[in-house]
Amino acid sequence: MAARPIESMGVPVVILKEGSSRTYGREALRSNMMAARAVAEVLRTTFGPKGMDKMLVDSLGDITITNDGATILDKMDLQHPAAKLLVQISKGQDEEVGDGTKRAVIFAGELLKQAEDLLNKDVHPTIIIQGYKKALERALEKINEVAEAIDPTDKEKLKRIALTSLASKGVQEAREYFAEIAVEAVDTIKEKRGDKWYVDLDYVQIVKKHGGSLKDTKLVKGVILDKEVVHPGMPKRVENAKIAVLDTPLEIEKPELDAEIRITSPEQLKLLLEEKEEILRKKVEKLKEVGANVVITQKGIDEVAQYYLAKNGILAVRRVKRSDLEKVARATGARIISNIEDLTPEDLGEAQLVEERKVGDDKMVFIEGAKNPRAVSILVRGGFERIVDEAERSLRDALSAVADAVKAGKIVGAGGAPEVELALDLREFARKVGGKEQLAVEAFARALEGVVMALVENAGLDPVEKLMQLRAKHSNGCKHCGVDVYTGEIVDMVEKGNFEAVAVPANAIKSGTEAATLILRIDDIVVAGKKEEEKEKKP
Ligand SMILES: Nc1ncnc2c1ncn2[C@@H]1O[C@H](COP(=O)(O)OP(=O)(O)O)[C@@H](O)[C@H]1O
Ligand SMILES: [Mg+2]
Repeated sequence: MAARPIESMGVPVVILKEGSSRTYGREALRSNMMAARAVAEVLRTTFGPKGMDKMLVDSLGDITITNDGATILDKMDLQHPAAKLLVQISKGQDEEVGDGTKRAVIFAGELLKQAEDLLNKDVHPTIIIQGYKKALERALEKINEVAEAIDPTDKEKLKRIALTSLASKGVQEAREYFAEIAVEAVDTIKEKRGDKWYVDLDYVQIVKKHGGSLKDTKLVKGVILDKEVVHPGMPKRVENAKIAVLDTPLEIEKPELDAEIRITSPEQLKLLLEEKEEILRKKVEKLKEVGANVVITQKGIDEVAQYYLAKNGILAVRRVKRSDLEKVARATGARIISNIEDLTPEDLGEAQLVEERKVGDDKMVFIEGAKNPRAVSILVRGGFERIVDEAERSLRDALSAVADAVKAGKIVGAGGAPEVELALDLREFARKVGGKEQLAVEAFARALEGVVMALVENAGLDPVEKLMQLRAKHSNGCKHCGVDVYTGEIVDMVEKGNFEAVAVPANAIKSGTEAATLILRIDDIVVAGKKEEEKEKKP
């Protein structure tokens, strides 16, 4: 629609540039709602353990096969502003809880579908927004109430959570094994502060190398550096390693300015070279003196220094990424040193073993059996690159799910259990709300059930029948009853061991509602016209 001039006493006033477009009111709202629902529709068939995967081909022909919600939306490169909004919501969910991205988007889609019906019944968007907000508040209270506490150190329970997260992923043959790795990784890096547990997943490093099979994936209690030992004369394996971690080079830095040194005789050149050698020799001497047998630096090591290090039996790795350097420091208890003269034995890190190993066609340095392994690494292997990529995404979801459970110490059942329980409660709550907002609260309850129906549909079961059965069970007090998508039965999911951290559904419900209300609030879309140069660039 073209920019609509506003008339003032017969004189049209144009406030937008030529080429801009504007859509108002209900038309704008409907356009946004349609786009957002279309996005949710895309993810719907991939939802749950029986969901399908998507194959995405980018403009260069690169293929990604994935079941990960955030990845699908990211690769689809959507155009519509409201669709992009949903993509952002899914990213937010991914960053905050790491799992449940599809659930958040599908729920937003369901809320908008319900809102459409209400709009048709002449309920104003503001009333719908208010109703949804009240429902959300109530739902979040309720979900925390129904959640069961678990012991964050109970590895068996944590493994169940990892398995639930991995249920929908394309790594089924290695599912048990991946679940164990995720639990062990989180268990190793978790920290207790006061009476609360903290997990910082930045300290789980994931290194990918294709080749081998998924079962060759390995957890290392320490760090893996995707680098080689710098000099062939150095040892490839050092036990009881004492590690110096440096962010300074072992080379003579070139002068910053255009300084000039005039050399007039061969003796002078020899002197200069000898001096350089002497400086480097002294640095290596110092490293040796404090007892270092491994050197890891963020910067370079020149040939002379390499030679001296090798001569002293020191294993060295150069040009390590800053983030990896910090992981080495954290895992081995080392202090990062900027000035070798200041180095003391206390600054060195410790590990049982530092070793260069061949992985596929490459060499990597493994730092294992660290003193205080507060950082871990996972080396992901698999037949080919696409499998390794999807394995990484699956592992990240599982790690997040386990971390969420450790942090909050609370779980709910899988298979739609919390959604149905909340819907039941909200219907009762709606009556207290009254007025037209009551309709919105009821709509919220239906939207929650809509998510469950997607899960059931994908399993090839009858959604209406299953929903009726679920409602009946929950009315009779089975708070954690959900659909087992493998058998089609309705069972107590917590009892059966199919559960997830409460943060996953809770946050999905929260971000889904935020997305839907954000879209409902928009009644005007103004799209700026393309700049002249951009227009010309287009063929
Ligand atoms: N064994 C199971 N039976 C039924 N539902 C399950 C089972 N395991 C996981 N789920 C459900 O699958 C859904 C998550 O599916 P998933 O494809 O991972 O989407 P998301 O991106 O939202 O995490 C959740 O609703 C969860 O309860
Ligand atoms: Mg998931």
